[in-house]
Amino acid sequence: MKIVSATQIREIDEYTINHEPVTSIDLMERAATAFSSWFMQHYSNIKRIKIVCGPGNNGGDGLVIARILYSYGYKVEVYTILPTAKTSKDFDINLQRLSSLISEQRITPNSKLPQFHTEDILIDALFGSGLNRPLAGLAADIVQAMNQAKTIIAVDIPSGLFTDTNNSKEDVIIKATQTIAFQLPKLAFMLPQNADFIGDWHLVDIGLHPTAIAQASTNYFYTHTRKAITYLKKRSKFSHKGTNGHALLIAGSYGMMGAAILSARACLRSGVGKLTLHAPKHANDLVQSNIPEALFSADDNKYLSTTEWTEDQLKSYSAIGLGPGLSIDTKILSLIHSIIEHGSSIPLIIDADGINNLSTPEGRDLLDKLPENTIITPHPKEFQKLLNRSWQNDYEKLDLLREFSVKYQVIVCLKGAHTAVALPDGSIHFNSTGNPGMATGGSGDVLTGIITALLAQKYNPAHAAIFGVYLHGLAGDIAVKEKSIYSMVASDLTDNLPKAFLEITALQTQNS
Ligand SMILES: NC(=O)C1=CN([C@@H]2O[C@H](COP(=O)(O)OP(=O)(O)OC[C@H]3O[C@@H](n4cnc5c(N)ncnc54)[C@H](O)[C@@H]3O)[C@@H](O)[C@H]2O)[C@@H](O)CC1
Ligand SMILES: Nc1ncnc2c1ncn2[C@@H]1O[C@H](COP(=O)(O)OP(=O)(O)O)[C@@H](O)[C@H]1O
Ligand SMILES: [K+]
Repeated sequence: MKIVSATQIREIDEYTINHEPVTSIDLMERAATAFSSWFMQHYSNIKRIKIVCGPGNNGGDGLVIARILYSYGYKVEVYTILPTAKTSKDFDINLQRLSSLISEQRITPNSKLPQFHTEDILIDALFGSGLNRPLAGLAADIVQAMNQAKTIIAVDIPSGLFTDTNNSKEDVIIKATQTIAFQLPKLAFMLPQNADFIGDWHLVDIGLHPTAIAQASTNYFYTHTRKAITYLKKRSKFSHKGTNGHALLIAGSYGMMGAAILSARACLRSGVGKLTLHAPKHANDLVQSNIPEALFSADDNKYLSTTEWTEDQLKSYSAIGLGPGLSIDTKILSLIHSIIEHGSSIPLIIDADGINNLSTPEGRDLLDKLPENTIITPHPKEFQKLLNRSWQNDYEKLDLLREFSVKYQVIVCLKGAHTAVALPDGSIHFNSTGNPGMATGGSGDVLTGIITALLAQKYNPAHAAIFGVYLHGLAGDIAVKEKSIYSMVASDLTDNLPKAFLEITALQTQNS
């Protein structure tokens, strides 16, 4: 699913109006109806609501929502906030349509500000994607007053928040409990810095013209379920372990074998034909008893010491995963060097201490040599170290992410809520699955195992990264229903991979 800019949203709206064709007032009616259906499903037991409408089309939506909710028996109070006399045409028409049912409370710069209370349920239809400057004056005052309420449902986007550019820390913005956006997600929704404003967000379809969406060019995508399920490869009846790939996982060290085991178990649960775990020899019994399905390749030392791999040793592997539970030790750079040299055609994913080693001055010299489409999976701190710099805000972080991925022609999965997968072509794909229960030690190791398995099965690296991240989050979303965000541990993700695969295959069947 595309994530488009505020300008493109306007263009898509216009194209829909001209080519469907549908009048703009009817498109507004459709948008407000979609919002209201969602609202009535989720707030069926409350009766009194306050709707705050601005002067443009977001405000127009609010006026239609007021009319619809009134017709369903809600007690509706409507505030129209008019910083100037200028209003949009569709606002005017809908104010007229509402006037016989409800009288609005009009607030201009000379009016006394309304008071809102903690228990009020507010609908925020002040400004939408047409916002072109930070809120000030009356608009800012009203938002501050509205933020007293505990429950605010934003129409399309919280008022005061820009759709696709940075707000400064001082900007006054609605703190919504929920945001109901029209059809396409906004870039602002993907960024941690905006979490307090957006709350939980949901999309409602308003029938925008598919051609207009197809024609909009963008670097940003949202991996929604409909797309993600297309990535899962069908398995042939005649497949055997030889056709499903042989993964080599180089992971673990003295005191950190848990990471290796988590990664190996996830790899095996993600469809790999065979797995060899290369780890310190002391872990042999642990690995053999905990993961009987894995082959064990022993390293002579407590920490990784086998740094030289020959072409002959590597040639039987169809993917290599490297990093979980290693250590920051220059030997790891020699290892990466050796793999690049002798196994450059084998798909590679580098995580955790593998990335930390690339962040050293000598490691950075290796970045240029990473084979094209190597996958790295840093969390933000690891990414900062890798860049050797920080960022001012999340938009800058995305620019740095894209630059890095394009410059080194590698795939970067920047982990977190809505993990961003940056591809060498400059595109960034945000994930739709996952939850805060996954913010627990070892979740990242599980992801490495999953992606290694997909690479071994010859998923193209971009698909392995995007789909692996999706699958990992889906397993988390299934796990959380039973374990809660508080009690979840990384193994719960692996334990729920089978259900995640079942869910995806069922959806594939439904859609075929
Ligand atoms: N036909 C359409 O274009 C549709 C638009 N829809 C709604 O329309 C919204 C966009 O509407 P508009 O483009 O009218 O814009 P808004 O309603 O977001 O803003 C209204 C106007 O306020 C002014 N403004 C911007 N920033 C301001 C600020 N900081 N202080 C004071 N005034 C400011 C601008 O001149 C802007 O045109 C969407 O978010 C969505 O809710 C939906 O009804 C779907 C259909
Ligand atoms: N709030 C969250 N919402 C969704 N996913 C999350 C959240 N927090 C963490 N995750 C996911 O959990 C994983 C954590 O990985 P990482 O930080 O490397 O942990 P570790 O090193 O302990 O394994 C990542 O895949 C990340 O995307
Ligand atoms: K709004």
